Amino acid sequence: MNSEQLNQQYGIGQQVVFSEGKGGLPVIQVNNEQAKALISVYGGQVLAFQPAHAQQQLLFVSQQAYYQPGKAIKGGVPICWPWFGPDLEGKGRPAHGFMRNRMWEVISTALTPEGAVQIVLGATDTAETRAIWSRAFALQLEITIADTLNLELTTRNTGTQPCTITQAFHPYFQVGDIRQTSVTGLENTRYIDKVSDNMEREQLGAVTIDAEVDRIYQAVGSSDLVIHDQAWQRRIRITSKGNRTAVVWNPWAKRSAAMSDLGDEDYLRFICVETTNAATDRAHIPPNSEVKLTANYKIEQD
Ligand SMILES: O=P(O)(O)OC[C@H]1O[C@@H](O)[C@H](O)[C@@H](O)[C@@H]1O
Repeated sequence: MNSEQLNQQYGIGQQVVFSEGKGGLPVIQVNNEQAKALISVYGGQVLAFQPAHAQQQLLFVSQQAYYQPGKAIKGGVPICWPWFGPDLEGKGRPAHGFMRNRMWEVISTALTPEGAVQIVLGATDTAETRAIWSRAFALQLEITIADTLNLELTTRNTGTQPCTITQAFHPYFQVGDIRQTSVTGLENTRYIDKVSDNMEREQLGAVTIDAEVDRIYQAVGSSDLVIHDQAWQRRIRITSKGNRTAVVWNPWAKRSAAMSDLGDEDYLRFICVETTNAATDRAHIPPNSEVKLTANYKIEQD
């Protein structure tokens, strides 16, 4: 369906409008009293979210991002699925799975009685996906745009064999200055340090960033993770369900400069704090069963 047909079938007045975005890829613009958002149907990726009370956008998107079939859009909230990180089977498949690199289907759009906008995108296995990953699945992403941004990713195993996945919401949170940013809620948890040969370490105090950081925090408890963005005098509160791990990533200067879809100075302007099933935190799904991964993002202005 092109964006005009999508709009006819799923548009809701001025509040939910489908149009052609960059690279001709369909996007959904949400605009109501509670918030504004932009969602790419390609990748099932929220690209922008700003509640009415907030002075700044929640998410970072690179000016140099690709908007091309087969490539991931650098920024917003990419969906890593059905694996997180590199292809562990060494088959040359894309890092972070194949769902951030393809078109999703629009399943439904609705206004809730509380005035929120709810959009459901989905995907099922095809000959093309089975050539990459042999499993039968039905995937649904429910995006709720209100005063907060809520994401719920449901994976249903529609095959006859059990299957195992790793997955993530990989948000690029915009910050005023990474050098004045810290993350709390991970104190005293152990993490795999991907920039130090996967050594295991313990987090002492808040996470601060003054070099490349790439860590998988394990046995993450039920407490919220909070990004303290001092430069913009705000906090981003992350509440999640369905995960036992969380990833903190910032590429810092050298890696930022080496990435063709990221500006040299961009590492100063974002932090990824990811809700994950990563490393040994895997989701096992029996046939005809499902698992859910949920994250809620709230901006608290000082
Ligand atoms: O594929 P993207 O969006 O550039 O993100 C890459 C990064 O994603 C993070 O989730 C990983 O922990 C990093 O190891 C990786 O480098």
